[in-house]
Amino acid sequence: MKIFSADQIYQADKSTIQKEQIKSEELMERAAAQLFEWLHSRLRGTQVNIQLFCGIGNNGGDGMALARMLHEHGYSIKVHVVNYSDKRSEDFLLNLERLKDLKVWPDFINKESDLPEISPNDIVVDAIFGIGLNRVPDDWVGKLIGHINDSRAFVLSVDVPSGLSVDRAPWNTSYVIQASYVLSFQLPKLIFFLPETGVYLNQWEVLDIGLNQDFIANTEADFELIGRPEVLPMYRPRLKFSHKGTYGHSVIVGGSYGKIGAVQLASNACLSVGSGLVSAFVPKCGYDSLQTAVPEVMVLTGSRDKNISRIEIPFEPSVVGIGVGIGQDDDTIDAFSSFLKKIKLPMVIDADGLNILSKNPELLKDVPQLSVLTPHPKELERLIGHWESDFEKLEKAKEFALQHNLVIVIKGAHTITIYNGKGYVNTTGNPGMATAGSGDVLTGMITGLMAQGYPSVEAAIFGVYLHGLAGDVGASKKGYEALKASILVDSIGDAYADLLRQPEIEQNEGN
Ligand SMILES: NC(=O)C1=CN([C@@H]2O[C@H](COP(=O)(O)OP(=O)(O)OC[C@H]3O[C@@H](n4cnc5c(N)ncnc54)[C@H](O)[C@@H]3O)[C@@H](O)[C@H]2O)[C@@H](O)CC1
Ligand SMILES: [K+]
Repeated sequence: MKIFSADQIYQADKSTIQKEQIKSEELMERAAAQLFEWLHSRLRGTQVNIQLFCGIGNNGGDGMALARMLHEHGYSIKVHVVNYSDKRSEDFLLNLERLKDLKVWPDFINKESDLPEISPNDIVVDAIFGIGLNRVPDDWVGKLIGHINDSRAFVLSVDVPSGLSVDRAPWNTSYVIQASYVLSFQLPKLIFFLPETGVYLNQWEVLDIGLNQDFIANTEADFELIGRPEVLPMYRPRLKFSHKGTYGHSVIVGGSYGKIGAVQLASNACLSVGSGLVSAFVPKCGYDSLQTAVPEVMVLTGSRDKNISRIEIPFEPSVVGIGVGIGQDDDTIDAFSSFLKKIKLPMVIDADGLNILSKNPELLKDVPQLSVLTPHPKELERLIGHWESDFEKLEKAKEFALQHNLVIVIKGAHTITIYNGKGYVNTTGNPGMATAGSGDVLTGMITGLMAQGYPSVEAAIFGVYLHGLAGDVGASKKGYEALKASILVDSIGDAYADLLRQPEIEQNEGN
């Protein structure tokens, strides 16, 4: 699903109004009807106090129209107009009048007003600001927002939590609504997925308000949300008349004394994702444990016992994944840099492989184009420098990826894969995956997918999705806390099965 900027959403809005020859108030009516249906289908007439806080723009207009519909269906409502400006939008005014026609009289909150009482049992509808927010809310509006947050009521935000801008970090973090649920129009917003702004909402859902599909299809978005529909077409089925050579020979290079487990996890994941053959290149101390732990993996060793000092692979690998547990000894750095000079195929670089690059930026020119870098935020910062906000982080990462023609996988709650000026936001995974070795598994998976012929960017997007799905499958059996990286590896098969399961309708048709 595409993720649009605020400008693009306004354009979609405009193009729908033009192409379908409808009025903007009709679009608002559609939006409000969807909001109403959502609430009504859950409340089914339950008598609970619904307090609607409406701004004076179109977000407030949505709230006003929703209030009318709730009132018409017998719900007990209280409508507050948060009167932060005298520039009221036309559609807001129209819906205010429609509400008054039903003899519902909102109270107007301004700078001087007392804060309304909100019980924890109330439902709050937050329609104060939408995507039009373009500066910090006034202090009194910020205080009202804080008051709503303190109420412990269920807060349903219309489109976005009020106080969040769609395209930048919040001006004042205490002037943002903490939404229990966000009902967002047509397309999800990038802020739902960034660590800095995603913390302001618990759950979100998109409501289809029928914005023009041609416009959406023909407009290039900077970000895309990656779910099952995006990932399924990337899947490369295994062929009947194939052999292990068809699916590539991966090599995982890494490990040092006490960190051989990283290579074990990565190479096991690489095999489990479907690489035909997997070899591991480790220091001598890793030989016995690797051969025992993962018998399917072939093991090559360097000349040293405790760290890698020279990397020599006696065959032409399909792909190399390098860096997990490798350490940063001087001779390891030398080995890494001379290996970079030899290798021409795109590779996967993780962990200390990335740290070595950060400390020796002159090596970047030797990294094969279309290689996949998988940094967590700290490793990314070392690589691209400090950022002030998540938005700046993404811009810098895009620039860096473009400059070196690389794929960058920014790991996090919603891992974002950056390539060629675009960001692909992952939707699978859970907090249980914040555990030792989880990243090593991802490195192995992306390497194994590239070995099978997935192009780098698809290997990254698909691998990140499948890795998260393996985490979700694993957590459904073990819970978050007990989810270990080895369980992620063991869950890769179930994750594939989950991804490839037939939709229920098709299954029934076959019966
Ligand atoms: N674009 C769409 O597809 C649709 C949008 N709709 C609604 O329209 C919303 C956008 O409406 P608006 O553009 O009117 O904007 P908002 O309702 O988000 O904001 C109201 C206005 O207040 C002003 N403003 C911004 N920051 C302020 C601040 N800190 N203090 C005081 N005033 C401030 C701006 O001029 C802004 O236009 C969406 O979020 C959505 O809820 C819906 O009606 C349905 C269709
Ligand atoms: K809102």
